[in-house]
Amino acid sequence: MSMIADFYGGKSILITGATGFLGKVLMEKLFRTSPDLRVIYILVRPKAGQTLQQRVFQILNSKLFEKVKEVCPNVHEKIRAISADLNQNDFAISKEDMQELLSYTNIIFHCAATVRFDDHLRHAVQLNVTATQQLLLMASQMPNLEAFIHISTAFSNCNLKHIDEVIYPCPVEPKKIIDSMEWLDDAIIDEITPKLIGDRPNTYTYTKALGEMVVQQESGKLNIAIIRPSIVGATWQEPFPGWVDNINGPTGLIVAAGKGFLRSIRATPMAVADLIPADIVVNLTLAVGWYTAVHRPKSTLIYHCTSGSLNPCNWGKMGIQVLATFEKIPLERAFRRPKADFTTNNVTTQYWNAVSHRAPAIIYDFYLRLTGRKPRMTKLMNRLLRTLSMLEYFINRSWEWSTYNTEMLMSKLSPEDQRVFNFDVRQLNWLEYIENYVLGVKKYLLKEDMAGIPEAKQHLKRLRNIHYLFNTALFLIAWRLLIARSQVARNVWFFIVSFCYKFLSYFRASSTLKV
Ligand SMILES: CCCCCCCCCCCCCCCCCCCCCCCC(=O)SCCNC(=O)CCNC(=O)[C@H](O)C(C)(C)COP(=O)(O)OP(=O)(O)OC[C@H]1O[C@@H](n2cnc3c(N)ncnc32)[C@H](O)[C@@H]1OP(=O)(O)O
Ligand SMILES: NC(=O)C1=CN([C@@H]2O[C@H](COP(=O)(O)OP(=O)(O)OC[C@H]3O[C@@H](n4cnc5c(N)ncnc54)[C@H](OP(=O)(O)O)[C@@H]3O)[C@@H](O)[C@H]2O)C=CC1
Repeated sequence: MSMIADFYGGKSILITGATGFLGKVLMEKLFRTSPDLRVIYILVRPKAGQTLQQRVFQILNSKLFEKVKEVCPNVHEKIRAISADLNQNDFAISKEDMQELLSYTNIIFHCAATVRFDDHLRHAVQLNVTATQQLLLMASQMPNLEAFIHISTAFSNCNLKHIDEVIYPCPVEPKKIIDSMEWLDDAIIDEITPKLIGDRPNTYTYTKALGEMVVQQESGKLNIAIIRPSIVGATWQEPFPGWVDNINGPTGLIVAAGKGFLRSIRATPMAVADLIPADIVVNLTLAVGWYTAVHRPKSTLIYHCTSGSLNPCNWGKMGIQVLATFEKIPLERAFRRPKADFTTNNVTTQYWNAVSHRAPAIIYDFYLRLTGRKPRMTKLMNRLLRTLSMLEYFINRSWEWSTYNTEMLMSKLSPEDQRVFNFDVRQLNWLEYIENYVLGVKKYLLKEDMAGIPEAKQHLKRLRNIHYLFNTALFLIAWRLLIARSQVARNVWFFIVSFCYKFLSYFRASSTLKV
């Protein structure tokens, strides 16, 4: 019997960010392993013209929840969507809903965040810092609360090279930042943002660090733990391999490489690719929830959920395996053949951006205009280049995260819990994982049918022929222009032609003699 699964039985659990990538995997696992839990409250906002109910319905009817429906047929009754916007005061939760949450909640998993790297500081502070503070305030009024689990990121201290499982202070107190966001106007915030974030690359990592400080400062008598995952990728094993449904992190670049948009990337092949599968993060999160509630550690423990120190993979190995998988299982309707390379300095990056990214986009848009269609490739390419520039920081450096608490927790688990809530990244085979990741991108994110693979391969052959034809034409045009303008080129051309003529004559003469 799993002690962790047993622990969540009969519990009322509050999840923020349950409609996000990690939140969905967390909910799925909870329902599947503890179908007798009392209720999962999720704070949801209406979005993209969908009501709360429609959003929940869509999640529960997705492929991810297929197994849940077998073990927990009444899952619809056990999920309670509460209308909430974390950007609003008291999260804009109704009085009745708030009363219910305060009275019944036993465990909180706080996953909601803005994960955009380029978010305006005011918005990032509101969601990643102020909302965390408000949630802690709510938590302190919950008489039955047993644990509060805060999801942070391993990159909240990415300005350091070696990161321990401790909270590092930021130069300016979170409270001062929160206050100043209330009265400073956008222009001034824009001006001071670089100074505030200092040697961090973006507002995301900075506000996640502030969020951790808030958790530490406002923890009061609460049982709190912080989990710091590195780069969360598709699922490894559960509920099935390769599940992913958004384009954050490496996923967007995998799509871009498979569709042939991404041809070169400024990355350090030997730098550690600290990816961590979503199901490992979720298993650790549930184990931490159990441990924090049952064992009540004296201080707030921080758990690093990273792979680099236990089972390292690097970007070079990952890139090669991504491309190898696309050879076997290509994506449909690719723009160009999947063929990408790493660049290591600014000059080569600029060169390949011009030649392999911008030029083909301009040519294709020209073709679209000629055929009476709306050009779109240049815009798409600019977006890709912007994304690349934002991710570059993370693919050209390596970090060391200590994993003392995570390993300690693993040793406290029974063999059954180590199996059911496996977060031992040492067992992961990277090549197999990356292949399943790419396959998952094709199936679950892009919703492409596997039956379309032969046609996708045919399409790539056509693209190869167009490529050869284009290069030959380009060469001939360039050569023709050169001959017209340069005496040296004409002499070289004359020399090559006469050499070929002599060689052919000699070959013909010698074969005539033999006869
Ligand atoms: C030798 C061989 C070499 C071969 C190499 C080639 C192989 C290639 C594979 C290798 C992969 C290497 C990958 C490295 C990746 C490293 C990632 C490192 C990340 C470290 C993260 C730290 C961990 C965290 O804690 S954060 C969580 C991760 N967060 C993110 O990833 C957010 C990043 N994104 C952003 O900040 C923004 O989206 C941005 C700035 C990149 C782009 O903003 P922009 O305004 O330009 O676009 P958007 O408006 O945001 O969106 C455009 C478009 O896309 C839709 N969309 C956006 N997000 C999603 C989503 N999550 N899911 C689905 N769709 C999304 C959006 O709706 C827009 O669509 P429209 O139709 O245009 O409206
Ligand atoms: N993905 C990754 O690589 C990593 C993620 N993390 C952390 O994990 C957590 C989850 O990330 P992930 O699932 O990837 O992120 P997603 O962007 O997929 O999900 C974010 C969630 O937050 C919710 N949210 C955002 N704004 C609001 C709001 N104003 N009111 C209510 N809900 C809101 C979103 O709701 P909605 O659907 O309505 O937008 C969504 O459910 C975050 O704390 C992140 O920092 C840490 C390391 C790496």
